[in-house]
Amino acid sequence: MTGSLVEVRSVGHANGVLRDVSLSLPPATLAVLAGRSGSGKSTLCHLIAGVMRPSSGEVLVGGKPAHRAVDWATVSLLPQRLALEPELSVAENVLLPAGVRGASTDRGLLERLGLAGIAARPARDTSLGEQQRTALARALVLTPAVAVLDEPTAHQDDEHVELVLTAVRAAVDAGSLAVVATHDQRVIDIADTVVRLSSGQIA
Ligand SMILES: Nc1ncnc2c1ncn2[C@@H]1O[C@H](COP(=O)(O)OP(=O)(O)OP(=O)(O)O)[C@@H](O)[C@H]1O
Repeated sequence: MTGSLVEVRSVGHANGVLRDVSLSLPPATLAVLAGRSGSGKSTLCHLIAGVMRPSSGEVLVGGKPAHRAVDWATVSLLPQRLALEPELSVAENVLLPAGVRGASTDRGLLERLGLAGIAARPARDTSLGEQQRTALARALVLTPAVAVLDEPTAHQDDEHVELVLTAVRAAVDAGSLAVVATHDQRVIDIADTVVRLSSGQIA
């Protein structure tokens, strides 16, 4: 499809975890991957983020295989298990992708995600919700072409869900394609497009 940024073409994975999944997503879009637990959302996230390769079919980002897009300015990932560096501070974790690239960064992101007051604290000494917002800020800090966000509201209370949704919408307004796996209706309600997965297939 013309203008698409992410192309998933006839993808199958791990003996039926995903089966013949095809979709096409344009830039500057908030795309939700919805579906029950075990429907394949995280697996599809990992394939789009390029941390796994599909068993069959192909996943393209900007016309190139997703697993070749190693730069977090192209594709970033908020994994379900967060994968922070526990000894580094909140701010250092957020700035990791920027430090590697030497790019300019958006420090206001810490403020907007309610992390400014704990910016200097080691990530290991923060709450699970704070750690998740830290990993979200790390995924958004370079305003990537594609931000893959796996359950970004899973550990947030209502007030912090609002901060998360505002940050994701701001990234989309700045041009990012946000691919968000969730079963949180509050996220589904603000999506531009919703892809429903059921037993590894598009429903
Ligand atoms: N490599 C694998 N080999 C076999 N089965 C797998 C593999 N990876 C995941 N699965 C299974 O595939 C299904 C989909 O897993 P996935 O983590 O993608 O689901 P999900 O929709 O993200 O679920 P949740 O909402 O609980 O995170 C699950 O039943 C899981 O146990």
